Amino acid sequence: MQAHSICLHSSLAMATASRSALRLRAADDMHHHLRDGAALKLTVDQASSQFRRVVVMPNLVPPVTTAAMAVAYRERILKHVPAGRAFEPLMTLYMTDGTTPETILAAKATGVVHAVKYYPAGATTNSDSGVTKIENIYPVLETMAEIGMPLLVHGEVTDQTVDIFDREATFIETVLKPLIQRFPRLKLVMEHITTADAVKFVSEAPANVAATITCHHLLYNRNAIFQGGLRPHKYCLPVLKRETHRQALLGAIKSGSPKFFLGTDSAPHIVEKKHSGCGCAGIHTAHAALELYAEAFEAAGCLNNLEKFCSEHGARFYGLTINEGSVELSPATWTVPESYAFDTSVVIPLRAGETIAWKKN
Ligand SMILES: NC(=O)N[C@@H](CC(=O)O)C(=O)O
Ligand SMILES: [Zn+2]
Ligand SMILES: [Zn+2]
Repeated sequence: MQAHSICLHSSLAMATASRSALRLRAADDMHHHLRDGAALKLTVDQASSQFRRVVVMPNLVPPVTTAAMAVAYRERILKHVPAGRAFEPLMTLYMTDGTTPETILAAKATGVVHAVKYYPAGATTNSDSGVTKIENIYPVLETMAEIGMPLLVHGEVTDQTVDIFDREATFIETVLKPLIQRFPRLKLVMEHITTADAVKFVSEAPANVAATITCHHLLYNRNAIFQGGLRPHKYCLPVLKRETHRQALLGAIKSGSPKFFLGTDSAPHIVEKKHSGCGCAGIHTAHAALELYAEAFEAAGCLNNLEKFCSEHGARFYGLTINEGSVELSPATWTVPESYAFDTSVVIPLRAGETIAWKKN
C-alpha cells in the first residue's frame, strides 16, 4: 500500500512539474473553413485569436473559383478582423473541371492566393462543383508544378461502393500514387489525413509531398462517433478511423517530420444542419485549436514537437516567412461553452460543456 501511494504521489508530482506554461511562436493553420456572410463574425474572431495566418478553404456556395472571387472574399474576411490583431488570410482557389492554366496564373498574380484545392466531386461538404476526373486537370497541374503553387487534396474516392473507412487508402493507390509519378515536382498537401496508409504514403514520398493533421483525428478514434448514442458533433470527413490509425497519426507527430503540419479543418455548421436526419460533416475546433493540439501532443509525450508543427513546418512548405511574435498556453482547465452564436443560429464546438486541460492566455 505504502509503496503504491508513494509511486502515485511521485508520478502526480512529475505530471504537475512538466505542465508549465507553453510559449509558442505565433501559429499558422493550413486548413480552415471561415465560411462567409454573417458566419465571419465568429469564425474570423476565433481564427485570428488562435492563429496569425490561416489557409482559407474555398468551398463556399458558389465556390471560390477565380482570382477576383478570392480577392473579394479576402476583403470580406479582413473587415471582420478585430482592431489591433495581426491576421492574414491565405486564400485558395477551388479547382473545377473548368479551371485553366490561365486561372492559376491570374490567381498567382494577385499575391494573395497561395494554393488550389482539389475536391473530388461529391466527396464532402460543398464539393459538387469539384473535379470529376483527375485527367481533366492535367494541364492545370503542369502549370502549378512550374510555378510552385501547392495542390491541396481532399483525399477520398467518391465511389459509393468503396467502404467509407477505406476511401482514403483507396484514393492513395488509385489517384495519388499515379499523380506524384506523373507530376514529380508538384507541391501536394494531403489534407486532414486519417490513416496509417496516409502516414506511410506521405513519409515515403519526396519532400514536395506533405500532409495536414487535425486535432480531432489526433484525439479521437471512431468509437467517439457512437459513444452512448450517435454523436453528430464528432462526425466529419474523412470520418474518424479505428485506434490503430490514430496511433499512426501520433507516430507522425512524434517523428517531428517537417512533412506533417497543423491544419484544423475547423468546419462549423449551424446546429440545425448537424441535428438532422441527414447531418452535415464538419467539426468546429477554432475556439480552442491550439489547446486541443497541446492536449494531443502532451498525451503522446511529444510537447517538444508542438511548436514546429504549429508554427514552422507549414510555413516552410508553403514558402512563407516564419511568424514573429508568440502565443502562450497555460496548463489551466476550463469548460467549453455549450454553443457559440454563429451565422443564423449557433454552432456546437468540440468539447461543448466539457473541459480542456490547456488555456490560451
Ligand atoms: N471536414 C468536413 O467534414 N467538412 C468540411 C469539408 C472538408 O474539409 O472536407 C466542411 O466544409 O464542412
Ligand atoms: Zn476535406
Ligand atoms: Zn476542410
